[in-house]
Amino acid sequence: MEIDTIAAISTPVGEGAISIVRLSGPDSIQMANQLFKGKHLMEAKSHTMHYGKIVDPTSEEIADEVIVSIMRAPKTFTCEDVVEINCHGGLIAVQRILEMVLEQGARLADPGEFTKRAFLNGRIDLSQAEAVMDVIQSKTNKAMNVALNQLDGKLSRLIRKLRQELIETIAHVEVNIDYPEYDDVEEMSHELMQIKTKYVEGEIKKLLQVAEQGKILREGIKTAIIGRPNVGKSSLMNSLVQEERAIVTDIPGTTRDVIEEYVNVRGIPLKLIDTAGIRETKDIVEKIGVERSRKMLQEADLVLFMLNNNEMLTDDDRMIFESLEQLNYIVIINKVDLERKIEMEEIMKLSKGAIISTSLINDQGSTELETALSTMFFSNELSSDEVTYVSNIRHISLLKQAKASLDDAQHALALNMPLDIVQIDVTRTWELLGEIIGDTASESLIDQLFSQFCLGK
Ligand SMILES: Nc1nc2c(c(=O)[nH]1)N(C=O)[C@@H](CNc1ccc(C(=O)N[C@@H](CCC(=O)O)C(=O)O)cc1)CN2
Ligand SMILES: Nc1nc2c(ncn2[C@@H]2O[C@H](COP(=O)(O)OP(=O)(O)OP(=O)(O)O)[C@@H](O)[C@H]2O)c(=O)[nH]1
Ligand SMILES: [K+]
Ligand SMILES: [Mg+2]
Repeated sequence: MEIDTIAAISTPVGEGAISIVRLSGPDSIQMANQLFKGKHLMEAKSHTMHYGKIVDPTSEEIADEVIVSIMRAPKTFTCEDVVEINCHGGLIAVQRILEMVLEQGARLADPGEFTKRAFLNGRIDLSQAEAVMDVIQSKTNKAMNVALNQLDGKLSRLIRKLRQELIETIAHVEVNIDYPEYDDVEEMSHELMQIKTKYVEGEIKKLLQVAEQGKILREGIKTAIIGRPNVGKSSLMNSLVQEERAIVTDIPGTTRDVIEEYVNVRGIPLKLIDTAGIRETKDIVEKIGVERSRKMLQEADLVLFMLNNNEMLTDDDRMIFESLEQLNYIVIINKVDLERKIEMEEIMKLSKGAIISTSLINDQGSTELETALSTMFFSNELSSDEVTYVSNIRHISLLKQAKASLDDAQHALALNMPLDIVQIDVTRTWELLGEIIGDTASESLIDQLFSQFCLGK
């Protein structure tokens, strides 16, 4: 297959100091050389940078003053010849240079195509390629660490090890089938399969257990702010996101619909959800809002249940306490600047969660709330250095399937089924694990995965 030369703008579109047009493929150096006034690039050593100008070869007009990086195959991002033209930031220069490169015969890269080439040329496997995207999309330091670990091949190494364990048992069974006269091999195979499938299943279970944590790192902890109308839920939302995101008025029932916003509280990613105040109402629109609030309450990873210090507890409040029974929650007593009317003793009895006092109009209590949040999150936290996290939905789904097929294998072993039958499940597990790192992934899957990348990556 003929490999062509691709090009794209690899920096975000907009005003900035520098923008980069990246080329990869066998003709990239020659194409850049056609446009470059400066040192002759064909002779340039690998991994060198050159100052000069990009000049339109027909009009001889100067497009920009640039620095060009030359990186020769195979030790490059794509394992192909790579050229990076560092031009001035802004829209015009970089667009014009890209057009000139395309006129030289380069093809505009598909989204993710540079990374895809790194994968197809064997520099990284599929889970590492996916990690490249995770690095770009990481919103917190923690998520970034997880992605960097995966980029470094941590998950891949573990998956390879597990596949190796499985292949050993498969090999044993093969010997068995080919040389049925060796009875002892048969016995060994049976025992070995039991041991190995159990071991691999245990490892997969561990990965799945921490996967939930990984999902939280990526998507944020779904945190619903719940409470009766007018207690100050939207005020809390605005205080945490530090902008006037939700409408705040002194009219009960102001928030009618669910409002979502991402925030980062001391490194913990929260997906904050402001909801309509929960109360019995005849207003049709508000009623729908209240129903949504109840739904959000059930779906949340964490509930911030807000009460008004200046009012006595109501049956609505007590009902909310009941529905919190199975959930993680923090109780927030707001408006402590006003006279205390709420029954604190009763709250202490009702609440299993932390209780925080705030006065949002005076900016009071947010530090305590942040502390409570981080205590909660880090108390059952696993450090990303020791544990291999899986945060990718595709990987989680494959791990679950792999676990199910190991269950089948063990079931068959328990029933003393013939080993060549058990082997079908073991082989299937081996294939499923292979899909994570791309060893047994189909071409259409690979195309689909890379197409989710951003342009120029
Ligand atoms: N200018 C620039 N900066 C960049 C990138 C880039 O492509 N260009 N990257 C794009 O994501 C990231 C760096 N990632 C990279 C990963 C691998 C290789 C690479 O050349 N690997 C070779 C050689 C390694 C070596 O010299 O030891 C290899 O693994 O064989 C380059 C960049 C972030 N910064
Ligand atoms: N005194 C006092 N007033 C507050 C405090 N926090 C919020 N308020 C006021 O309480 C009123 C209601 O605040 P919101 O944030 O709209 O309350 P909400 O719970 O979102 O109300 P709904 O969306 O209607 O359910 C507004 O007038 C706020 O300014 C506080 O700590 N002390
Ligand atoms: K209100
Ligand atoms: Mg509101």
